[in-house]
Amino acid sequence: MDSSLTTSVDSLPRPVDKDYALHRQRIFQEQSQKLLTFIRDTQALLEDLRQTNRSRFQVQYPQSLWHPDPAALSSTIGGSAALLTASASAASEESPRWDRRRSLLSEVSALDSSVVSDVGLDPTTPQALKILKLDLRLAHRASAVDGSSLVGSLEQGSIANLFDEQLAQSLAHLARLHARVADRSSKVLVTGDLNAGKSTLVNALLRRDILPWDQQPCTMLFCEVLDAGENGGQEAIHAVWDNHTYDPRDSGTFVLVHPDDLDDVVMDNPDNYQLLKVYTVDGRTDGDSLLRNGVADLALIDSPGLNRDSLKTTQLFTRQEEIDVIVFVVNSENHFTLSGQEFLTTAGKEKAYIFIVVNKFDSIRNKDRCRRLILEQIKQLSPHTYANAPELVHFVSATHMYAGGSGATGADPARSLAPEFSALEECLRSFTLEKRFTSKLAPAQRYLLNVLDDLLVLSRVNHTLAAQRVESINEDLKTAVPVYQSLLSRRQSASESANRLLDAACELVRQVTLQRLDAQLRRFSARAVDGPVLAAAPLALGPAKVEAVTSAPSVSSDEATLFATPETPVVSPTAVSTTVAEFHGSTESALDPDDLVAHVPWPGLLYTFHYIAQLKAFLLSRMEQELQQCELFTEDLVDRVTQQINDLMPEAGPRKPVHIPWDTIEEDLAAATAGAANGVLVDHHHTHDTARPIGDADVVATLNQERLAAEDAAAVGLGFPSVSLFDFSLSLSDLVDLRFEFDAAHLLSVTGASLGTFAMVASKLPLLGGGVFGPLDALARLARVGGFLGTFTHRGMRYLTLAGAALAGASLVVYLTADLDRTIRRRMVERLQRQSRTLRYAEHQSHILLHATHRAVRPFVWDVQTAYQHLIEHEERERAQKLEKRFVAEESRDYYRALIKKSDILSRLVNDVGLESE
Ligand SMILES: Nc1nc2c(ncn2[C@@H]2O[C@H](COP(=O)(O)OP(=O)(O)OP(=O)(O)O)[C@@H](O)[C@H]2O)c(=O)[nH]1
Repeated sequence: MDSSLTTSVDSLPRPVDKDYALHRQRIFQEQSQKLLTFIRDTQALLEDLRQTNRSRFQVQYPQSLWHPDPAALSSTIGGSAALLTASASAASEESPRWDRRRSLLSEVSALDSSVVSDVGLDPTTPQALKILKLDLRLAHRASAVDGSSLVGSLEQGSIANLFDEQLAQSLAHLARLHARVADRSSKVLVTGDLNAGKSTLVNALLRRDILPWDQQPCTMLFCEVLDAGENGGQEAIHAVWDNHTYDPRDSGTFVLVHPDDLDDVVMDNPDNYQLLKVYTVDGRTDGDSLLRNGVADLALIDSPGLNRDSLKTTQLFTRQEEIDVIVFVVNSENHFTLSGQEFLTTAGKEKAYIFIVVNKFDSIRNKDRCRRLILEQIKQLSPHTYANAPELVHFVSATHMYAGGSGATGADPARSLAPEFSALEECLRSFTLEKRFTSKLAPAQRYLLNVLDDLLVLSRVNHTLAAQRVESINEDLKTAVPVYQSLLSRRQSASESANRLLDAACELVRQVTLQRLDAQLRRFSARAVDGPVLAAAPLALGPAKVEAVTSAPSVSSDEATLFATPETPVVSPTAVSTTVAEFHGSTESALDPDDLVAHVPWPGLLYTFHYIAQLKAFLLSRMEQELQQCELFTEDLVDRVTQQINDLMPEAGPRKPVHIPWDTIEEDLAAATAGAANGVLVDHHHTHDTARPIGDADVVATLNQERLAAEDAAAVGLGFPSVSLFDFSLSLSDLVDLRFEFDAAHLLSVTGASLGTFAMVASKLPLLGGGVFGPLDALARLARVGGFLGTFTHRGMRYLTLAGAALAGASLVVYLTADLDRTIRRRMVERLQRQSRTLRYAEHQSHILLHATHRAVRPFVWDVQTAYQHLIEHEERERAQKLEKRFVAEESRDYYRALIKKSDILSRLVNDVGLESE
């Protein structure tokens, strides 16, 4: 117990002086007001903690609080044991309580440094919570395990709930204390062993033989004796079932007992009453009365003797806040019974003051020995009471309160009290008058200090844990930052690499397609004139071109290897010729695939137009095959590029299937570009597939319209001409114009200058034997020849002319027959090249393959970016959660830091109330 609550022996007994009592009463009022304020402040702290525990952060309740092992405490708190030990030893001359309190204060003042370890609990005085400890019976009523292990096994939520319960109980208790401190009356509970003489003692103190007494145990219920003034001045006996609802002005809350029936009710308690209220008038005047002395009211409560049955009930009764003083009556003949010992041990923790009255001392022969033995027992049971034995321990005889006399049945002013009894009365008066405020306020003060100490311990532990949490989260965040940064940079480099691979692949496909198609056209030119060329050079998309693409600064060495591998599909002449051979249904593979002469033999003059059609089909098929090679190249490249990009994924995994949208790419492109060209619609129904139609007649029929559309589209970058759009068939006039333009000199040298006119005429003649002229065309030409001949009037001249014409015609036929196939080939190839340029065929095909490549590869780039994005978002979520947790931990830390300060300040103020000060 706090030394501030002890009473010096010299100060008691003090003569009762009315003025002095009034003076003390005023002090009492002041102290009461202070305590009432502090009770409310403490209630506010607990309410706030309760709300915090419910809605902000749950209180942490480490095992060390339940099982105060010094090692566990110091390890839990991580405190500086040396600092605290020094602080404790410096204060060792003071009372243990002050020792600890000073240590706490020094720690709290060190709080400003924010060093958690400096506010650790004192390991030399391990503390368990006194008031705010968890009531584990609520959590595990039937458990046989000890508290610490049970606390360890509880969920945090359960602990928080139990703590909430405990706070609720404490708040309720504080509310009762508040009411109690505000109340002016004091209650004295007289308890003790069976038949110890409790009832006899109460009667002696009242100087009236009110309560029944007997040689055998007779008191079966609590009997509270109050001044009749509390009942409107009327003496009466109220039997009460429930003390909480009892109201002396409400007859419904009690049963009136006739004085003649008092003995029966007290001894048998047939109706199981909780309490008897006995309103009586003290046998003495107000000034001497214990019940009513003009300053404070007092009630004496006689209780059933302690035994196994009544012990719990009495302990419960003792805990009532209204009980200010306990008078424990011991039968000097029996000393302390087990029940008595247990009661004293328990009650000593609850109440500030316990009087011990050793009764029936008259019947003891060796009084000194008895006194010594009983004091020894008291020393063990209640050290505080022993320390204040002169005022708190009294050896008396209730039946011999008067000096030299025997039992008392009433006041007898003429007789003087026995010294022992007089001392007992004086001490009791001092308690109820002199020390009334301490007897009344001390329990409140004691409880407040205990609660505030618990708050200090709890808030310090929680502050430390929260600070440790903040530290640990900070550490986590520190290590998370590099991971996050590295993810960001990995994402960037992977994304860049993937995009570079995509771009490089697209560019390569574009260039390869352009070059192959152009090269094909150029080869046609050469073959059209020169005939077969053995060992034709492969298309120039080999290493030189690949190197040009991959040596761009943006392509990494890894990517370069992609394109520089030997598998780069450089299409070999053999492969091409095989394809051409398949086209002709021949197994011959030694031919130059572009040898027009070999693959499309000249069938003779009469089959000129058949030849043209065959040639056209062959040229188109070769272009088609070349395009197929480009597609094969694209597929192979896409396969390897997507594999490379898949390898850039943050976590290795199988590559998903590759899809090149051959079937829809043209339509998609047309739709996309048409949309991009503000609704310019190009009606292309042609479907691009790997087996394209060759020289389709239907398509040719719509040639002009489509070509116009294609050219228009090409002009705005929208057209996607296919091979089928080419129309480069030759007409007769084309052939003649061709001969005239290019071979006029040669023709003249054959027919002679005199036949120049015939040459001119012949140049206008229709060709014979073809059967392929349009009839109208032939007629028109014959008519023109007839008209021309009609201009010669001289007969001889006519013959000459006719002979010359015949000769010239024969020469012309020979000439034409000799070179016509070559001319047609050249002309066809030129037409093909011109149309290809007009339609920008190669550009558009390369454009299509580029887009197909892009569409096929792009999802893999996205996958890489998305995979990294997911990782980054996961990391960001984790970081956000940690930041949130840190925020809560910081809030918690700051909250408990503030609570430590508030609790400590309040605790000091409560402690400084100075109940013993004058
Ligand atoms: N010799 C002697 N006898 C006493 C003294 N005080 C009480 N007695 C007797 O002890 C017996 C019991 O007294 P009670 O007052 O009934 O004792 P109690 O403690 O109230 O009994 P319960 O409440 O029934 O446990 C009675 O016969 C009393 O006369 C005393 O001081 N000296």
